This record gives sequence, C-alpha cells and structure tokens, in this order.
Amino acid sequence: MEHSVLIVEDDEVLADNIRTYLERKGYEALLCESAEQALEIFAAQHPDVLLTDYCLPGMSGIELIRQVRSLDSQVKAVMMTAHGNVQGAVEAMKAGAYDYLTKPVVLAELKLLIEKALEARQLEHSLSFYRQRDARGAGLDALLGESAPMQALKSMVQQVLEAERHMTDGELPAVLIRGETGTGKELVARALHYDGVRRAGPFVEVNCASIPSHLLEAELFGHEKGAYTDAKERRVGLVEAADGGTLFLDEVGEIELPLQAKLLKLLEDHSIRRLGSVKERKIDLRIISATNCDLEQMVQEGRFRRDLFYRLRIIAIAVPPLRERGDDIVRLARHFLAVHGRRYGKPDLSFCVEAEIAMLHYEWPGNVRELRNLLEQVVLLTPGPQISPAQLNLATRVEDCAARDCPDPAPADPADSAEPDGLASLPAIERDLVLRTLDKTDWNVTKSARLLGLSRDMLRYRIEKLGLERPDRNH
Ligand SMILES: Nc1ncnc2c1ncn2[C@@H]1O[C@H](COP(=O)(O)OP(=O)(O)OP(=O)(O)O)[C@@H](O)[C@H]1O
Repeated sequence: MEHSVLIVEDDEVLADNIRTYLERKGYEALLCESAEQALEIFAAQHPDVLLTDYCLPGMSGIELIRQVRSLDSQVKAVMMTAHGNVQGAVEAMKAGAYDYLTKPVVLAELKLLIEKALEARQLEHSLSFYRQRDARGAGLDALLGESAPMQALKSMVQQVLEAERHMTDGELPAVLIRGETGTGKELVARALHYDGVRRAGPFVEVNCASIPSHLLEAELFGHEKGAYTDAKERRVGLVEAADGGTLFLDEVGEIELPLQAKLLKLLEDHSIRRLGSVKERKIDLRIISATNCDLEQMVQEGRFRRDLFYRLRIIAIAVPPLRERGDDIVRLARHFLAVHGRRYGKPDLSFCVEAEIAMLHYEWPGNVRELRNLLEQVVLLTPGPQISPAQLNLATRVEDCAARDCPDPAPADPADSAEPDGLASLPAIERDLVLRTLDKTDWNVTKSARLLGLSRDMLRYRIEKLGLERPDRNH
C-alpha cells in the first residue's frame, strides 16, 4: 500500500526536494505552505504522516501538530526545527510529535524516520485490533449461568463495576478471585476489565505457575541490558506493558516470598524498578489476581506474606464449583455442544435425557473446563445425532454420586438393578435414586427436583417415563 506524507514547508526549494525524494521512494507526497492549508488537506485526505516546519506563516507548526492530533490521535507527526532549536524540539514532543529532525534535513535520515513512524503506526493499529478482538464477548455476558450462585456472582461483579464508575481517584481496588480450577476465574477477571472503566487500556495476563520462578521477576518487572548473564537486551516487563490497564496475576499463590515483597511495593507505591536499573518508574495499573490455593493457610505457614494477602484481597470474589450450579450444568453443556457442533460441522446434535441426568450428577472436578473439553471430544467422535450417557462415560462417577447423595439407602430390588457383573445399570440407578428422593420428601416434586438438581418438568418427565407411582398410603 502506498503511504502518504503531508509536507508543510514554506521554503519552496526544500519542500520540492523532499517531495521529489519521497515520491521516488514510493510515497504519495502532498505539499502545502501553511498550517491552515494543511488542516484542510488533512481533513480531506487523512495522510499517514505529517512532516511540518516549526516556523510557518500564520499558525505555528506546534499548533498544527496539536490540532491534527486532536483530529486523529494515531497520526504520526514529525517536526523540522532549525539547528540548535532545542526548545522547539521539546515543545514539539510535548505537543504529541512522534519525533523531530534538525535542519539542514538529511533526506536519508528523513526516510528512516518516516519508516519508523509508519511501523509504529502499524503496531498501534494491530494492538488496537487485538484489543478490540479480545474485548469482543469478554464482558460479563460471556459468563453463562443462571443458577442462584452464578446470579450472586454476577451481581457482585456488577456492584464492583458500578462503584468503580463513580470513583473520584484513579486507583481501582485490587480484586482477588478464588475458586477451583476451571471454574471461570479468568472470565471474571476479563469481565472486570472489559466492562470496567479501564477497558480501553491493555489486559495483561500472567500465569505465575507457568513461568519458572527464577524468570518470573524479569518477566514481570523487566530488566536492563546486562542485568544478568542472559539479559542481552533491555526488556520492558509485563507490569509496564499493563500500564493504563489491568494486570491479571493468575495462580498468584505460586509467587515466591522475595518476589512477593516486590509486588507489595508495586501495590503500595505504584512504582517499579527494572532489574539492573536504579531508576524508579511510576505505573498506573489495576491488579486482579486469582488462585485456587488456600492463601489463609499459606499465610499461617509463612509461605505467603500477610500484608500482601490483605493488599490483594481488597475485594474478594468467589467463583462456585460447577457441581453447585444445578441446571447450569445442562445449560453450559448444551452451549458447548452447539459451539463444538458448529466447529465440527455437526450442528444438529442433542443430548438424550439420561445423558443430561448423568451430567447433573457428576462431580466435575475440572469444572467448566472439563465439561467443555469432554464435549469437544464427544462431538468429534459421535456417529449419531443424539449423545447417550455411554458416550459421556460418566457412569462410574454417577454411581458414586448416587451413593453419596442418599447416604441411607433402602436396599434396591436386586432383581431390577443388578447387572450380571454386580454393577447396577444406569436406568436402574436412576429409578432407584428418583424413587428414594421422592420417598424422602413425601412425594413433594418441587423439593425432590431441587435435591436431584433437576427442573420440576424434568423430574415429572422422569416420573412418567419410569412409570413411578406414589405408593398407596393406606397400606
Ligand atoms: N460461566 C461460564 N460460561 C462460559 N464458559 C465458561 C464459564 N466458566 C468457564 N468457562 C470456560 O471454561 C474454561 C476455563 O475457564 P477459566 O480459564 O476462566 O477458568 P479458571 O478458573 O481461570 O481456571 P484455572 O484456575 O485453571 O486458571 C474457559 O474456556 C472458559 O471460557
């Protein structure tokens, strides 16, 4: 693509010289003599780079940069100043210029500068593309679930977001998200960022468990060239990359004590020092952390700093395990079945009722992640349109759960539940489970449905299908 450069220079010879040179190098060069004309051209043609002289008749080059940048903050402006005009260069940078050149202009230097400016512009474009792509579907809406614990979680997140919208100073409170693995802690962190006041800034995620502890410090705080043997170049850390946005520290319990002290300093002073540097840098970011560790226990044992724990946990949010979300299990399962079904060109898949009941009674130790991964595998391998419990392969767990849910079971009729190998069949377990639950609640369908984690309609359907009848009380 041909890039365009608008040259604003009242010295005709220099202006012509630059134009001819840039055109030869493949740029579209637009030319004018005053800032006022430049603003008109800018509005009509949106050039990629603005190259302006400092001294112009009428409006100054500085004012031109200011106005152009207020119209398009991504345009790259380069100022040409007279040799020795340091003050002019400083003013230009303050007004938002990308860089400056001193006269006499060396054309090869100008070309390099324009190339650099275009590269920076391209990088910003891609960054904003990725940010927008990440932001799509990253808010609270991405968190599926209507069960009571999920409603409580979402309303807590909404309360936090609402309070933050009314905050008068910029420092947002640190949030600690707790919950078992795969429950959706990262989704909650993303919702807090992308639905929050910092959504235009970066969301930088660090998984503290996946980076070896001796590298984590440099990864987070960056280093100067030569700070340690492998530090061949200066490197900006992830904390600096999150400036203006959110730093999400996943698995924060994995951070070792020496680094915990540095993190505490960041939370308290809002400043960092790169490894090997003496210079402190001010950082403006919001910290969200997540863990599935028992941090209180770690504090007791001296493995996690108490002061850091309190600093990270200004707001504590707990994400419930999937097994406590009742009907959400089926809701999520149907969602993932549809998502994977679309991906694998099998859009008409559904679960049979037994499969849904089996999922409702499974423990889901890996929570939503386990459900999503299992369904991807099932969708990939299923031959037919309906998914059966056997394809889910959760039967053994269902048996365990049945025993756990009803600790005082009436002995089941061996004739209809025992398989030749001594294992009970799924329909027999189901029949037994439903009957005993109904018995326990004196055939109260609402109570039984709640105990079984089913909707009332689902339970009524099961009662009818299994041909269950309330025993006659007179006998
Ligand atoms: N409520 C939900 N609705 C839709 N998808 C969900 C939900 N909860 C979790 N997921 C999906 O499940 C997967 C695991 O979620 P996530 O990575 O947020 O869990 P986590 O608690 O951060 O796990 P870990 O502790 O292992 O880092 C992701 O693909 C996520 O999109």
